Amino acid sequence: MVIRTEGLSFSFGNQQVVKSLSLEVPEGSIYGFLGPNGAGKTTTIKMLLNLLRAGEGSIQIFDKHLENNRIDILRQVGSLIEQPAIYQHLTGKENLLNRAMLLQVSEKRVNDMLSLVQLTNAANKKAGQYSLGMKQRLGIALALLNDPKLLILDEPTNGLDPNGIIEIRELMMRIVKEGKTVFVSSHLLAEVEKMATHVGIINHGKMMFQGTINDLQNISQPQIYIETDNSVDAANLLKRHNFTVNEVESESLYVPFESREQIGHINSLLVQNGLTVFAINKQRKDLEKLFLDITKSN
Ligand SMILES: Nc1ncnc2c1ncn2[C@@H]1O[C@H](COP(=O)(O)OP(=O)(O)OP(=O)(O)O)[C@@H](O)[C@H]1O
Repeated sequence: MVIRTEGLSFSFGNQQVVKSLSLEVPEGSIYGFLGPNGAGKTTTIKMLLNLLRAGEGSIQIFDKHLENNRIDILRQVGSLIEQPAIYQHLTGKENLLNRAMLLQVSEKRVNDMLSLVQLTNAANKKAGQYSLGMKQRLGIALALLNDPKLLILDEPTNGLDPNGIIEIRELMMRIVKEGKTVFVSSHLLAEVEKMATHVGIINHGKMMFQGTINDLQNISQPQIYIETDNSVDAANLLKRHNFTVNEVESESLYVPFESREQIGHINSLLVQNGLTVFAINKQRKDLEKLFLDITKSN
């Protein structure tokens, strides 16, 4: 595991905002760290970067304890929290060259990073004139300069327009292809679903789900959505024929999906019994709904 925490907790005064968190971030993953505003994501990230000292529990990064190997570990971690530290009056490239000098990194690496974040054409433009998305990408380029094995990004798509979001998503995928691991926080489920390989969902500082993106989608069994002119009659009819009916609403009902044939069977059954079927189709709960379900149940 690139990151492993056990029993990680943190309190601001007497408000416990991170509660016994066990993170497991595999090498080469894009780990989406999801949770609503105030769930404790930034606090957790600050502990991972040693910007806040963990109240309780342990943090291992690259299989070493952070407490005893801070410098060694953090040298191999790039991060972007909140606003990137950019000099507005310098060009994008000058910002990178400045940092490169401090890190003793070559100009070639600066050019490579400009190309990776697709800022080569805007390299000589003042960073103050960059769009929000370009600034974020410059921030990511700065974080990648010293070739870290792990990149930690706190809500990098916050405030970006759809194009900016797509650019950041594609950038993360390119970064992972270079053999790095990306840990990225977000409150946008639909967004994380498109790029993450692994997901951890927290609410009120507690881990509610952790696994692969497929594990998460498998939790949500597909259902058959049925819209008829009388959902109560339809539900009763289906129950009499040994179907499980999950939810009955005024105009629709849901049955757990088993096969395509089952959809055909239900359709004929309803029609043969005088009901009008307006719609019948297989539906997978989207991540947004699933997330709400998990959040509500805890
Ligand atoms: N410096 C602080 N002092 C006191 N309470 C704080 C401080 N920073 C954060 N908190 C509280 O800790 C809780 C967790 O905040 P945190 O910023 O970690 O959440 P988050 O999941 O990152 O949310 P967001 O997406 O809004 O940034 C919140 O209730 C917040 O009000």
